[in-house]
Amino acid sequence: MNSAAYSWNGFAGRQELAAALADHVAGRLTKAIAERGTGLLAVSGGTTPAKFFAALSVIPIAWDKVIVTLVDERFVPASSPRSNAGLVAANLLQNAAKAARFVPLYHEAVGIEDAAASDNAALQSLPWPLDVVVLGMGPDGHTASFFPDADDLAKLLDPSSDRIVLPVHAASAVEPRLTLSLARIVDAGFIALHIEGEDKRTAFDSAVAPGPRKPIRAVLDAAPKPVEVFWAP
Ligand SMILES: O=C(O)[C@H](O)[C@@H](O)[C@H](O)[C@H](O)COP(=O)(O)O
Repeated sequence: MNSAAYSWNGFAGRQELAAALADHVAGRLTKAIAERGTGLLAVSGGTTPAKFFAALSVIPIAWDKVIVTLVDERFVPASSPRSNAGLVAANLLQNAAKAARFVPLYHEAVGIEDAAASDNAALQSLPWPLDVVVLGMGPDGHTASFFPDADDLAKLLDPSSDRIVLPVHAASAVEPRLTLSLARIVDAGFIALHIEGEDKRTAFDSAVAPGPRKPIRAVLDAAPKPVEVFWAP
């Protein structure tokens, strides 16, 4: 692993982490808006980010110049309790952040391959690279929808891929997924990994130790700058 792979930011509590991560992300978005007129943010779903989303949503930046999209999405409509778009709508796109433009990944399609192909075309017009990406991680070391048991995992993790969105089939993922490619994730100006709890700290420590390479390790290895890990017990 490259020596700059990650920087550890530990917090005593989850609310303190949420406030600190929100401040970092807001600052990066404000810098991006000043430099290029817009801020492009990709966030993850799951059960971890809600406090962070709530803390970020009230920070008064120029949200009308921010585009929010997803790191990954389950192949379900926004009305589903499994939807990351639904989670972001309910927790992040509220308060000041209501003014942001949201670009979802899920839409009606014959199948996940068709959805990924149309996403790939539609998202070309976004002002890449990402200014900020906030990743989560599962206890199995997956991040985004790079599940260890995913079909074609090497394709998902290809740092030279020209794809923006890829389809994912993985038995451990419950439903088919749509995910940003690793190439787009590691190209972000600021890469945060938001994990909470002892089990995830153990999983992270295991992923960075010598041994079989877990997907989160592929991100750390490919990132040209340190991934900022935000952790609380
Ligand atoms: O769609 C998702 O679930 C996420 O994008 C995924 O990568 C998530 O970050 C991890 O699975 C951690 O999920 P928890 O926060 O629920 O532990």
